Amino acid sequence: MLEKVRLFLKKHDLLAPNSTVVIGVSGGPDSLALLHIFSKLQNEFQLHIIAAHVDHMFRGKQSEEDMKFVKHFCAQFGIICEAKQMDVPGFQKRSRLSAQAAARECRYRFFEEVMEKYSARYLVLGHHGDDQIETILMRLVRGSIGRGYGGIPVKRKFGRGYIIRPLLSVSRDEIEAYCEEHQLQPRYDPSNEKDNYTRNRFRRYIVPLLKKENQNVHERFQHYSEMVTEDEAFLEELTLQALNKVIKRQQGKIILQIKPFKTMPKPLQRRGIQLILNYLYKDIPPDLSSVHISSFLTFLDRQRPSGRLDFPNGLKIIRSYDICTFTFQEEEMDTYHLKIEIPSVVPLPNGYAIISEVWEHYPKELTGNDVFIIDSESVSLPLCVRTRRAGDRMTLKGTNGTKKIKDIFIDAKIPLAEREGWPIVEDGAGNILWLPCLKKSIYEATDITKKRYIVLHYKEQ
Ligand SMILES: Nc1ncnc2c1ncn2[C@@H]1O[C@H](COP(=O)(O)OP(=O)(O)OP(=O)(O)O)[C@@H](O)[C@H]1O
Repeated sequence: MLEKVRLFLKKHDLLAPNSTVVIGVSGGPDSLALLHIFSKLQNEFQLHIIAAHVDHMFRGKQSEEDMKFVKHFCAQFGIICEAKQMDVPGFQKRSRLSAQAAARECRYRFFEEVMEKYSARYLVLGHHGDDQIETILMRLVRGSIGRGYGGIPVKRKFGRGYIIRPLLSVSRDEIEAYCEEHQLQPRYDPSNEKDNYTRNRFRRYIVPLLKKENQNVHERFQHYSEMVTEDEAFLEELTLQALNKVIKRQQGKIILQIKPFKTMPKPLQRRGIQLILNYLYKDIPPDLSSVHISSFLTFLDRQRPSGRLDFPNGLKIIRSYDICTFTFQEEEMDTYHLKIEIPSVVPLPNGYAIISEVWEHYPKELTGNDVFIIDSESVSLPLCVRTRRAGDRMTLKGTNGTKKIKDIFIDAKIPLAEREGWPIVEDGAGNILWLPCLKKSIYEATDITKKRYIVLHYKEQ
């Protein structure tokens, strides 16, 4: 096994010689074998080894014993051991994370501290080949995205350096055998069995079937993982080049142009969405999966020019015509400025439309706040419909003075969220003619003897 790990380290160039490494040692068989192997490779790679252990304080005396055991084990091999008791139950209550996630967060924080303290470039963890099989299968079954299908990475950036996992090259059985051969007598954490029901089901029922087909199936999965990871890195690079031409990044949000985005090949579209999500989410929510990416792509194919998708943790995707905005901000609404051809139907992002018509006589049968009549001789064209701007005012029908649009909204008790997207109809000279369903201006036709009128309707589509 030592030889396999040595070859794996070299093949992937995991470790620069002469480095300081922090090894996460729980006291279980994997990390104990890991530490033992590294102590053997210490001279060859000229390593400075630090062991790091966290007592998550979930199991009282028992986990304290684990800590003592790890300290003692390290002392036997002359290895520095940094151990810490962390109040994970308390942190779990405050953070409302699952026990596993809370433990993980505390543990990784401590690992980072130890790396800082010793200026270590590597954190070495004991994930092995069977962990890899289980992870990939679980992600296939549950659904994942991009690199996720590649399972556990051999090397990834972490803190001031990297996390590396040299035991991905070997199986659980090989580790157990190694422990026996070297009389390592690891500690077993019974909560591992309880905590992770799904993983345990894969471990107990699925992996043994695969091992019957091929005893070294972990090597096949590892090979698959490395291929997926390489392919993904390449495709991500291509995606980034294409994506940069169709998005604009703003603080905490991304604006995407739909038409050019849709000319990108589908595999790049899917990965493009992933990159956008990686950029926006600090931590990718665990419930985000390929289902969300597919639903986004379907959303872009819909006929309706506007709409909204809600993603986990409050991310909103708002579509308005050829623009899609990804944002966490609640007040975000689509602004627009659209020319009204006459006659025409102008669909609006709120699901309504402005419909313009020409009448050869005064339409006295049309009354109400959802219709506006214009004398075509006295209006300056073109007309447009747009969202509000700061300082907008209009002269109301039946009054002389102007009134702020903002005050009209307030008086009518229009909710803030609706004000941003409320349509405002304006003429070519910049006069506000009409706030559909709310107020009309003095520019509505009063002379009923003219030969030609423009009639605007505001209707749900
Ligand atoms: N209490 C601990 N103290 C120090 N290192 C630990 C501890 N628990 C786990 N590790 C390190 O993490 C490796 C993986 O452990 P385990 O499989 O329990 O973690 P996981 O939750 O599956 O994975 P992850 O660490 O990615 O969350 C271990 O082999 C060991 O290197």
